[in-house]
Amino acid sequence: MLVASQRFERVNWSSVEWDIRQKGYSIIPKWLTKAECYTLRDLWQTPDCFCPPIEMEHHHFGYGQYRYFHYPLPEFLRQLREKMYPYLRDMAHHLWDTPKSYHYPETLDEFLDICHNAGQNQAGVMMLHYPTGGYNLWHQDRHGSLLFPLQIILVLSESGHDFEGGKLLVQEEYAHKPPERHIIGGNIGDVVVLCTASRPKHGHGPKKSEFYHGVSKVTAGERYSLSCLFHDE
Ligand SMILES: O=C(O)CCC(=O)C(=O)O
Ligand SMILES: [Fe+2]
Repeated sequence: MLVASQRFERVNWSSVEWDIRQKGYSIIPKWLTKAECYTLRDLWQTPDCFCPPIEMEHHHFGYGQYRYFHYPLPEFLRQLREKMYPYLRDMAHHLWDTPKSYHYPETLDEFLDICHNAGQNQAGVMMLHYPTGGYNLWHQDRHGSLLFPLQIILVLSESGHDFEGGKLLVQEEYAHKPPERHIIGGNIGDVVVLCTASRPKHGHGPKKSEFYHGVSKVTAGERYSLSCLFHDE
């Protein structure tokens, strides 16, 4: 499995940026083939790739299991993360209107070096498995002080075939307003790009909202997903 550059060139990045500006997330539909998703999903059976599993229930995060990959990442994921980064970096600078002096470095490796020097050494890439009844409570994937403001989620199971329910959800919180919730959903092969912790707001009112995501209960079957952060934790 290779992550050819054409795959990135085919994406309409300005429309992804537009979506994120409008609602905090964007879906790149069917970016991976089903076969690729099942190949990635099967990594779950290779415990050597992962750090010890985390039972979400034990931490009151939901119900299901997630496993951080350790370095070196499987080659496909290494390339995916490295090649996706420059697109998201440009987008982050536009969306958050970042002055040049605060720009993220040009390459992912440079940014990860900064994370590692700050003691954030855990690869920010994990796989999640929700059995029937599994769910993921509202959260933000920020555990250290350094964070990259956009993350991606790859849906690796087919809705309506492998599982029912299990919808990716987002919630935004503004000062003095009730939270707003949206159902993203997402199906096998889709890549969801979303704000990691805050969504930039333009125009009048607050300049940003707090942004959370979660997954509704899997009502039948099982669902796998892959979470790719661009900071290490
Ligand atoms: O399973 C999902 O779709 C979302 C999992 C998650 O929380 C993440 O990818 O950060
Ligand atoms: Fe998450």
